[in-house]
Amino acid sequence: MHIVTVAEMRELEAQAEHQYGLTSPILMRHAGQSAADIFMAQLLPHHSINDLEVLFLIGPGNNGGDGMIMADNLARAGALVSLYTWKTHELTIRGQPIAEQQIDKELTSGLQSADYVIDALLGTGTSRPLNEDMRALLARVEGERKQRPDLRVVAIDQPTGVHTDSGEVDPGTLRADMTITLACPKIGFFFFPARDFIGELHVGSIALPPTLEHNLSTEMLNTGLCRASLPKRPLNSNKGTFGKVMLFCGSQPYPGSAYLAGSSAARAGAGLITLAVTEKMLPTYASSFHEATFAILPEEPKSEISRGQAHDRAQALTEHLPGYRALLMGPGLGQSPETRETILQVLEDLRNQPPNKRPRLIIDADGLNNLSALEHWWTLLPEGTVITPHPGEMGRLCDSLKVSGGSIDRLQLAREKAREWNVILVLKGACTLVVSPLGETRINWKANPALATAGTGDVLAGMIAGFLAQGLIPFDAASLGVYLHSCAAERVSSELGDAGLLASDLLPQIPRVMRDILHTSFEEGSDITER
Ligand SMILES: NC(=O)C1=CN([C@@H]2O[C@H](COP(=O)(O)OP(=O)(O)OC[C@H]3O[C@@H](n4cnc5c(N)ncnc54)[C@H](OP(=O)(O)O)[C@@H]3O)[C@@H](O)[C@H]2O)[C@@H](O)CC1
Ligand SMILES: Nc1ncnc2c1ncn2[C@@H]1O[C@H](COP(=O)(O)OP(=O)(O)O)[C@@H](O)[C@H]1O
Ligand SMILES: [K+]
Repeated sequence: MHIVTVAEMRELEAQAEHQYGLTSPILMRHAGQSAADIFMAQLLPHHSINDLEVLFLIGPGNNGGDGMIMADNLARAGALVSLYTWKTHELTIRGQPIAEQQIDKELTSGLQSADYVIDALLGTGTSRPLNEDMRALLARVEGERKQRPDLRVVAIDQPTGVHTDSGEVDPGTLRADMTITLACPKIGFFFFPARDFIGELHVGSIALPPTLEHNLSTEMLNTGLCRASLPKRPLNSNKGTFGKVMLFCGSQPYPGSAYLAGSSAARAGAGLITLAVTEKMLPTYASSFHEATFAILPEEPKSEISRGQAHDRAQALTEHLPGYRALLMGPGLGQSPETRETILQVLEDLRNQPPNKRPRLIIDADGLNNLSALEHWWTLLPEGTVITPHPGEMGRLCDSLKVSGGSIDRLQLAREKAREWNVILVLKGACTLVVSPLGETRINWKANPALATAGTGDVLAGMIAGFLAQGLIPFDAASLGVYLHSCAAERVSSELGDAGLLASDLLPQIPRVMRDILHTSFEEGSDITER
């Protein structure tokens, strides 16, 4: 499913008319019908469409037109529909126009008895800050919702006041419980503050032929997309079929990282996990991670950095690499000069191997922190490397730039840097971005504060390594890892709530979400996402 800017949406509409004769009224008829269908399918269990009170706020453009058609469909299905037309200040209740002098009073009582308010005031044609009287109207709805939290607000195409492209919001914007967006999700929804105003996101159809979307390069991560890249599990398989992962992760202060990343690579389906550790660290891992095998590295020197010793460590690691399809470097490694030197040596060894012989590389956490201290660090990476910075690490990689946790500027930065660094860049956070060097972009809708806890990044890095080992191309491995990681978190937080998730809670959920996406029915255009 593609994500669009306003300009791209307008171009799609123009091409629909030009190439297929799908005029605006035809598209709008589909839009209103589809919004009504989704609305009825999503009614709360204690609601029934018969006698449901629905108050529509109708704007002056096509967004209002969508609302009118949706209203007509709901009325025919049995709902008690009221329509308030903002520009002309007209009100009809169940098809009966209300006399001018009664409108204010009737609007108030309509609001008080409504089960749902439908925001069909403004959509992608919003061209300026909201008028004061539109803000006042939305504030009346908000005032009623404060009194009556069970009043639900559904936005058509987008909540009025959201800036469709930037994700900024007007101070008058009404937070939706659900947004039924039309044809494609809009780019601003994936950035803050807008993300907080969308509620559950549903995508309605306006019957655009899919071929019109072939020029779009930004996609939403969803079940359909990820199912297509999920590794196959043939009956006649063995552990070699699913690839070996080597992890150069963990150190004395941070032993958990290697365990979390290694376990998640295995949970993602990799055939064999090997941890490259020193003899001193071996008992720690051997006692907690029974399924892993180990590559023993020479101890880190206590005092001065020695290039020779770093070289020995790197050599001990790379000698083990033949036959491995993925190498994860970084989580928990620390930033000693000797570790940095070892990483550089390993990178040099990898660059010197033919691409089809070397493992796919993913670098996370301290792997990135070590690199960021070096000028032009990206020239040291082999082709096809995946990097997974959080905003702090991204800032360090960009010469101490301050990188936003959630606003739209991070998209532009991610695209610029994925191209400049020639990497598959996973910029983590709420609504994680996955960007290829060519600028192809996939964005995760799912935001979940339960994930904001130590070690969850190690799990993500391990999952991506696990998918690389199973032969996925790096862009797909990164995308699948990001999406399934957030699905696993959703499973945990549906039980525990928004706080208290342990990174290790994600591990047993990984196979379950893979099973779920294989078996859940999914139709393009009807993906339903939470929050
Ligand atoms: N076209 C199609 O084929 C399809 C379109 N679709 C639907 O149409 C929507 C886009 O429709 P749209 O372009 O008519 O824009 P829309 O958001 O309804 O508002 C424009 C009007 O609002 C006004 N206005 C602007 N800013 C304002 C403000 N701050 N405060 C007050 N007024 C303001 C502006 O007035 P003006 O600037 O001219 O004074 C103009 O009258 C889209 O979101 C989707 O729902 C779908 O059905 C699919 C098919
Ligand atoms: N609010 C949030 N919504 C969605 N995902 C989040 C949120 N906060 C953190 N995450 C995810 O949790 C992980 C945290 O990674 P990271 O910061 O590297 O943690 P660590 O290094 O402790 O393992 C990332 O995958 C990130 O996208
Ligand atoms: K709207």
